[in-house]
Amino acid sequence: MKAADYMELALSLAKATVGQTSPNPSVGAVVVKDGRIVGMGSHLKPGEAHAEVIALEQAKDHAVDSTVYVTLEPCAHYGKTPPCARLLVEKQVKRVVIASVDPNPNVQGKGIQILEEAGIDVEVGLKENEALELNRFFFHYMHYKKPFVTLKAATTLDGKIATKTGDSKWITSKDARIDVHLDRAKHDAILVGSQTVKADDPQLTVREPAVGTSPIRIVLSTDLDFSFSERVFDHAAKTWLITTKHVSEQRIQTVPEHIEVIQLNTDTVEINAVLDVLGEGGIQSLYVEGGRMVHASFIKAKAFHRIQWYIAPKMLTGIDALTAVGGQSPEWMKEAIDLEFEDVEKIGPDLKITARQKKE
Ligand SMILES: Nc1c(/N=C/[C@@H](O)[C@H](O)[C@H](O)COP(=O)(O)O)[nH]c(=O)[nH]c1=O
Ligand SMILES: [Zn+2]
Repeated sequence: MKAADYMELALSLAKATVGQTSPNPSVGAVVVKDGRIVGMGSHLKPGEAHAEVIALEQAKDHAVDSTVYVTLEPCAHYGKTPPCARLLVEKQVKRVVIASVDPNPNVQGKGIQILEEAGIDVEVGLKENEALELNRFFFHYMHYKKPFVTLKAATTLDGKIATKTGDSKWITSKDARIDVHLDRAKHDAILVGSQTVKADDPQLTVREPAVGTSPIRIVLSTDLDFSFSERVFDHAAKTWLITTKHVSEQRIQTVPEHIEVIQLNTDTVEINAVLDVLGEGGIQSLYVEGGRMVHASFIKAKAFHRIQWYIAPKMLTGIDALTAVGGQSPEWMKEAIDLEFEDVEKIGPDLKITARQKKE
C-alpha cells in the first residue's frame, strides 16, 4: 500500500465514528512497520481512548521505529486521557504522518512540536481536505462556539413540501429518507418549529435501517401549546423546548419533566438567540428539518452554513400547495440570498443538492 492508502484507511476509521464522538472530533490512526499494518484504531466515545492509543496498544513493540498515519494532529494536552504526542514519543515511533492540523489556535502545532523535539519525523497535509471536512462541525464550533447549521428540505420538482391539505407523505423516496436519518445521526441536534410538530407529528430520531445516535430534538415554540403526547416529546431521545420570555410559569409547569425548557430573554424566538443558547449548551452541529417558517427565519438571518435540499421527481402544481420556504417575499431579485452549489447526488430516484452561502 502507498502512504495515501494508509491515510485513506485512517480516514475511513474516523468517518465510521462521525456523530458518536461529539464533543470530540472523529479521529482514525494506522500504525505501519516494515510494510505491514501492525495497529489501527478510532476514537469511539468522548472520555475513552484516543485513536492513537488504541492503534499503538494493538501494535505492542512493533510500534518501535514504525510510521503512524493519523487524521488529526495528536493531542498535546492532558484532557480526560494523557496526551497522544507524549505516547508516540514513549513508544519510539519513527515517523508520524498527519492529515489535518487542529485549526484551534491554542492547540495548533503543540502536538507536532513535542514530536519534532523528540526527533520524530513529521509530515502534515496528506489528504488534508477530507480530514478537515470530516470534522467540519467540530472545527466550526471550536472557532465560533455556535453550532454549524445545516438546513434540510425536501420538495417536489415544482418546489412544494405538501399539498394544500398539508399532505406530504411522502415526497422523497425511502432511499432519501434513509439518507436523512444518516445525516441526522451525524448531528448533535435536530430542530423543528411547532407548526411541523402539529402538521407532521415527527419523531425526529435515527431509525432502522439507518443506525446511529439520535440527536437532541429541539422544538421552537412561542406558546408551548402542545398536548405533549406528540411523538417528538416521547422518551426515544432528549428533547429541548425553546420558548420566549413571555411564557408563564404555570404554562411551563405543564411541560413533562423529561423535556428541558429553555426560555430566551427575547420577545420572539430569535434564531441568533437560539444559536447562542445551543452553543452554550455544547451543541456543535444543528440539523434544521423545517418547516417553512423556520427555514425562512434561518435563511433571512443568514444563520446557516450548509443546505441539503432533496428534490423528488414529482410535480404537485397549485399556488395553494405549500411552498418550501415561508415568510415574506423580498421586492427585488438583488435581495436573494446567494449560494454556491457544492454537490449534486442521485439518491434513489431523488436528487440531493448540497449548497453553502456564497462568500461575500
Ligand atoms: N415529507 C417528507 C419530509 N418531511 C419532513 C418533515 O416534515 C417530517 O415531519 C419529518 O421528516 C418526519 O420525521 P420522522 O417522524 O422522524 O420520520 N422529509 C423528507 O425528507 N421527505 C419527505 O417526503
Ligand atoms: Zn489524543
